[in-house]
Amino acid sequence: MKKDDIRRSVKARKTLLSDDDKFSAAEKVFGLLEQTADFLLADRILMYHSLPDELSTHEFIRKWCGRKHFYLPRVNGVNLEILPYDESRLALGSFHIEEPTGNDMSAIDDIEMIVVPAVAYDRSGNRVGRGKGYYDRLLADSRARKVGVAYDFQLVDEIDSEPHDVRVDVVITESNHIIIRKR
Ligand SMILES: Nc1nc2c(c(=O)[nH]1)N(C=O)[C@@H](CNc1ccc(C(=O)N[C@@H](CCC(=O)O)C(=O)O)cc1)CN2
Ligand SMILES: Nc1ncnc2c1ncn2[C@@H]1O[C@H](COP(=O)(O)OP(=O)(O)OP(=O)(O)O)[C@@H](O)[C@H]1O
Repeated sequence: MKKDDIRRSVKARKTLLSDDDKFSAAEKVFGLLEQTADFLLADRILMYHSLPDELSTHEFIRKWCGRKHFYLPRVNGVNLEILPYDESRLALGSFHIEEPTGNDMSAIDDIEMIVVPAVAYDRSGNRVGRGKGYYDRLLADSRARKVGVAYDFQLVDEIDSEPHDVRVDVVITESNHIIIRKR
């Protein structure tokens, strides 16, 4: 399936979600994630701070932020910077995403696990993002365990991947836990 067709159909499907659907899906997905060895063994974890149209990470971050070192991405031009998560120091950045403020950027090498947002995944770990290449560039430089999280309907048949696309190691949805590459 072509990336733009996937972006269109996933966007349409998302409009059908109620607040209850969204809440219970996030609870299920992150309930699975928090039982994985990947998560339990990782301390420094790059999360994303979800937008309203994404699987919500807010409750999960709040639940675990006292026990894990969470990080968030910050857009800087064509690249993403990585800064520690601190609820009291977030500010609205590019694309209306709440991002960390300050200057204590971390190196991608310090991150043990990346929870990756996407528009869609397939069962081989291929990923469609928002089409700007931010995560492709970030993931290319990282040896961290890469875990894609999404709603069930964001798991699609087959994505036409391109050479620059970086696959994730695991995909988790409400009713799927797909291990593409063993740790
Ligand atoms: N929560 C979250 N944080 C993230 C990402 C993400 O996908 N989700 N990113 C992942 O790369 C990076 C930011 N990249 C983004 C790229 C495009 C859009 C976006 O909203 N695009 C609109 C078009 C709007 C516009 O061009 O202004 C769209 O998709 O409709 C958002 C984030 C880093 N932080
Ligand atoms: N490693 C890279 N280095 C330079 N440019 C890249 C790299 N990866 C992707 N790009 C460029 O980014 C653009 C968007 O790529 P693509 O449509 O695959 O994005 P995406 O995976 O949907 O987005 P994202 O990674 O932001 O979620 C393409 O023009 C591509 O050439």
